[in-house]
Formats: sequence, C-alpha cells, structure tokens
Amino acid sequence: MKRTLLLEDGTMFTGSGFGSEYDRAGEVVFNTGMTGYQEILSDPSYCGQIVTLTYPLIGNYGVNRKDFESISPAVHGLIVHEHCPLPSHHESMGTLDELLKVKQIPGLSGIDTRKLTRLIRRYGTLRGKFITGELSNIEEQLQQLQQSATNHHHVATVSTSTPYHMPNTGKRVVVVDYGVKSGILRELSKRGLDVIVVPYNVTAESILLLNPDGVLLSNGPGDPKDVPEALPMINAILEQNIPLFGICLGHQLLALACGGNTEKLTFGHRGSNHPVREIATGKITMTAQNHGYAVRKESLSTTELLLTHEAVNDETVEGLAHKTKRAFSVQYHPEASPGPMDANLLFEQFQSLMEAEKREENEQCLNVQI
Ligand SMILES: NC(=O)CC[C@H](N)C(=O)O
Repeated sequence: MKRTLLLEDGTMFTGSGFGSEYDRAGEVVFNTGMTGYQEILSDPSYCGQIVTLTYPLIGNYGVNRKDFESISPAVHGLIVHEHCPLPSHHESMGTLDELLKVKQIPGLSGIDTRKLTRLIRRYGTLRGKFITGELSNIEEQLQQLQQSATNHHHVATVSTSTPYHMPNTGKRVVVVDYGVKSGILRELSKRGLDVIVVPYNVTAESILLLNPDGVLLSNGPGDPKDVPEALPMINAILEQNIPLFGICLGHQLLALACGGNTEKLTFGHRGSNHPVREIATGKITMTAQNHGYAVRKESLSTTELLLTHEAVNDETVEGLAHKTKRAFSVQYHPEASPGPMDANLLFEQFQSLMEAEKREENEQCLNVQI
C-alpha cells in the first residue's frame, strides 16, 4: 500500500503504508528513543500528533501485554524508517502492524526519517497528513491541511470521564487525569498509595471531599493554555497547602496557576536520554521526556516558584518548587516508561511530603537530592 505524508509546507515523503488504512492528520513530531515504541504510541500525551521514530528499525520485539501506557492509544500516526513485520520476543503477543490496525492508527515506513527529523528541527513541528494510494488534488489537500483547526480539546478526549478508585492502604493521592500514563499510576500503586483518578475538569471542592493527602497533576496532550479550568482548582489546592506534584503538563499548569507563562518550543524534547541539571547541586540526571511546550524562565521572577532543574541541552525549565507551599513539579517523566529510572525517586519525595507531619520536615523533603 503506497502512502504519502504531506506536510503543510508542501514537502512530501512517499513510502509504504502499514497499520490502519484510515488516513489521519496531526502535528508531526519526532522521538529519539532507541526502544519503547509501544509505550510511545500508547502515551496519551501524543493525542493529535503523528510520531516519527528516529531509531531505524521498529517493531522487532512485537507488542506485549505490559508495555501499554493507555488502553486506547490516541496518537494520530506512526512513521518509521523500517518496519519489522516478523517480531521475535518471548513476551510478544502480536505485531505492531496488527496493533495499529486494531487501534485505527495509520503507519508509514520506508521514508528517510533522518531527513524528516532534520526538517522539523530546522523549521519546527509542522502539521501533516497521510494520503494512501495515488496522489491527486494536492493543492486542495494542502489548503485543507493548512486551514485545519489545531486547537481540538485533546485533554478532554483522553481524560477519564468519571472518577475511579485504585484502593490501597497508604496515603491517599488524587490524580487529576489530563491524559495520565499507566506508568504514573503504577509507580503510585507500587508504593502502596491509595489512588483516586478524577477527570481533568474536577473542581477543588470535589477533590477536597475525597480528603486527599496529596494531589498529582498528570501529563497530557496539547497546549497547557487550553486547560484554563485547571488553574482555579490548583490555586485552591495550594491554598490548603496539600502536597502537590506536577508532571509534564501538570508542571506547566502549576506554573500557569502561579502566574508564570509557557511557550511553544521549536521542536520539543521527545526521547529517553535528555540530561537535566539540578540547580542546587549541579547533579545531572538522565530523563525521559515528551513535550512541545515549556515554562518560560523569565516569567518565574514574578511568581512564588523557584527554578530547581533545567535542561542541559537548551537550558529550558525542567523543575519547579513552590517557595512557601508543599508543591513541586518536573517537566520530565520520573516514571520513564520508556526510559531511564534515574528520576524515580521523585515519587518517594512526593510520598515523604505527604507523610511528613511538621513543616520543617516538609522542607527537608523538598531538598531530597535526586
Ligand atoms: N507529556 C506531557 O505531559 C506533554 C505536555 C504538553 N502537552 C507538551 O507537549 O508540552
């Protein structure tokens, strides 16, 4: 099946289609991870995006039962250089092609993914769409692509519509689901925490009725400014001084709630080896990342937020802590899935914050080195 990727600047990449025959459009981004394609394509933060994997051979270990980051992948497409149709791994339950067919995700293989990635790095992320079969009416298709709305409410698409409980015996964490990855829920449950997941548009009153020991603001797709309903809720939780932990989109929302600002990066950070510097110690941690927006460093001066971490590659904001409340956040993914587990201790930091009874102890917890 011949399939073409048409970009909004008119560039075309023609290769072979695999997965679903359903042609979709989306923002074309790239991920540099060498492994983890199953986690990447099922990460809800990719809702509305077409992901290019820069590692050249994808699909060789198939698809297994445990590496899903959500039940229904929301990614709009997958682009690989070489697609492996015959996987070999003892945990494999099927092929990538079969998964993409069932989940209605179009795939494109056999194109120069390095060229596409260099184009995105140079000009920034672009919208693109797949066209299966022979090309016709390209001008018209291009116009449609350029005019197609980009501001769908992706968070509403991937968030849970009703709260659900994952009972356990430890402290109670309310997770606000902007598109939460299973890896985050797994890390909380693994530590015995009593998890209640609530929809993205939850009010602070509803959260407080659950009597939480802590609140976690999850990762999620799109522009943080598309979720304004989160801000009064976050401020009310801060007001109560309930321990708060923001991850990725949750981190950006914490910054916006505190009066900071966010901006779109040219091509974002997506991969499994992004070095992050802890400001206080200079210590470098290797992190998993997947984001296209970032908190503007200059906007922090008028807030009560302290810069705790920055990216080694481009010095963008990677971590924040509130100066007076029990709140902190990171732009990267401490649950990894996929990626290195170096930052996993942040879940313990959050747990300590919930368990510490005195203010001084809480301050100590915030200083836990990772
Ligand atoms: N993984 C995430 O939570 C991504 C956050 C946001 N959608 C961004 O792209 O910056």
